[in-house]
Amino acid sequence: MDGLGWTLVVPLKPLHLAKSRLAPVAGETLRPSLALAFAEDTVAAALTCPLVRKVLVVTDDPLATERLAALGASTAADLPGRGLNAALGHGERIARAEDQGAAVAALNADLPSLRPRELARVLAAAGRRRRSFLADAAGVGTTLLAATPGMPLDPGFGGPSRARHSASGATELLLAEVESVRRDVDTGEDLRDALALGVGPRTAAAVRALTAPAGLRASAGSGR
Ligand SMILES: Nc1nc2c(ncn2[C@@H]2O[C@H](COP(=O)(O)OP(=O)(O)OP(=O)(O)O)[C@@H](O)[C@H]2O)c(=O)[nH]1
Ligand SMILES: C=C(OP(=O)(O)O)C(=O)O
Repeated sequence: MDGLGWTLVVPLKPLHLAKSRLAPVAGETLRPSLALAFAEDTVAAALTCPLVRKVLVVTDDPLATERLAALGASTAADLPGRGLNAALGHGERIARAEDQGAAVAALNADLPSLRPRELARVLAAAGRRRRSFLADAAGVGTTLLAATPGMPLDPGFGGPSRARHSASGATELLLAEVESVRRDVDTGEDLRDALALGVGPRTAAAVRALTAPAGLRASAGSGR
């Protein structure tokens, strides 16, 4: 099933609420722009992956909707107050209403280091399983959950979702050289790790605008 064209469902909280754990690094003013930059770099990289047919962002944020649509993503309004897994289920239903045979994967919006070639490696492996997932860099959560045509996504994101997805019968994808797909950014330490890996241009610019830790600014050159 290497030839599958995937629809990626990318969930994104309203920016004023997103990435709350980055408040100590970014402050309340710059945190929303950092969250938007992560989402833009994630979506831009995903859209250039040859195995991706479509990126559908589920969000209620007007600025993110405008900016991500301008990059070439499709967008859908969230189900307000229902949370992350409901948003993913909503995106999955939209994708499959448009194309019953769609292969659908949920991808977090906080992967500023994402490299299209590494995403292609993950999606190619996911195409050989019915339902599968990739653990995050910490080995606790999940950055990507994939379901081939006819398989329900059945998302169980949030906190220790690696164990939850495994218990639900999804196959864990154990792959080398896919660090950029696993490198989600929740904390200042995660951001340092992402910068060391290389981030997309919007995240690099947003980090340079931070007035806080000089160590972060110094390593915020773009380049993945
Ligand atoms: N559409 C939508 N996306 C969500 C929702 N909750 C979380 N997300 C997104 O799901 C992904 C993982 O979410 P988290 O890391 O838990 O949340 P976050 O806002 O990124 O970070 P924290 O505020 O620090 O928890 C991110 O892309 C979020 O924007 C929701 O209720 N609706
Ligand atoms: C929602 C998740 O991510 P985070 O670690 O960003 O909360 C998850 O891994 O299931």
